Amino acid sequence: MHHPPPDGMPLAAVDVRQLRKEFDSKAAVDGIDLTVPAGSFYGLVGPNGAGKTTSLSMITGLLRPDSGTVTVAGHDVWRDPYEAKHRIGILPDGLRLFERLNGRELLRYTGRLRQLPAHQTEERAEELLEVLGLTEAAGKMVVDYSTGMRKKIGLAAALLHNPPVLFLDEPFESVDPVSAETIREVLRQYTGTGSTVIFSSHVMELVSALCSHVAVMAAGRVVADGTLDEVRAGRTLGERFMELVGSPASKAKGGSLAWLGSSSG
Ligand SMILES: Nc1ncnc2c1ncn2[C@@H]1O[C@H](COP(=O)(O)OP(=O)(O)OP(=O)(O)O)[C@@H](O)[C@H]1O
Repeated sequence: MHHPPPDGMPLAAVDVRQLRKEFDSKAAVDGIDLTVPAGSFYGLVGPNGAGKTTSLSMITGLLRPDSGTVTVAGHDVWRDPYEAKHRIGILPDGLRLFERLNGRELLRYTGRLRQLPAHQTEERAEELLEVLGLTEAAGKMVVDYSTGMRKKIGLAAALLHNPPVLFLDEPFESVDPVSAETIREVLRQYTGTGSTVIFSSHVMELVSALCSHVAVMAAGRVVADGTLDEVRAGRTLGERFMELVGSPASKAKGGSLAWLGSSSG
């Protein structure tokens, strides 16, 4: 599942050292280190509030870290943002799109931002729309898209300039099973040529099925990382996840919420 990087690409697609961010004097990301090998399909998992989105925002140059360094394809994201961002595609969580453009116009606009030749944008946009099942909706304004369609047009925009590294925050959320399989297929093809995908998810089965590497975050720290098999340590990823971050169900058994469900009185 792990493919070698293309020529000229450093072995680490993403290298994160001692990355840290505080909000209101509390560490949301508490000095994390991550090495994402080029060509890997890398899953970032962790409970709500673990710091995944904050980390991805800093890694992709959207949120300034308090300290630490990030390099993408050998370029420092904060010192050399132009070179680094050129090599990054992003599908952020809660994606904000230009609502009054239609799907096709959004891709044209993205192509111009990415400085692609117009004919290349046209060709790639039509292919992406087709593969993602959006051709029919291409003339419809994005404001009228469903949540799943927004994810898909966001993915098309992120892939348009064929970046070596793609970041996806919850790419499968609200996506129907058929579209999810399509997205998986597109991403497999993409990593199959040595490109790298880093994505966050809450769905352990999905991460297990797709990822070559995984990092588990909890309370702003990386509590386990490595190949899927190293992190699983002989169990399912779901079992290992519960072990690493603690199951809230066991807390509920302790007596709190005792009133819940006893509606007979
Ligand atoms: N802009 C902000 N201002 C203040 N606190 C923030 C801000 N963004 C994130 N936080 C806090 O940082 C911590 C990490 O949040 P983050 O969104 O990175 O977690 P997450 O792992 O992505 O969670 P989820 O799985 O729920 O999306 C949380 O405690 C959150 O409340």
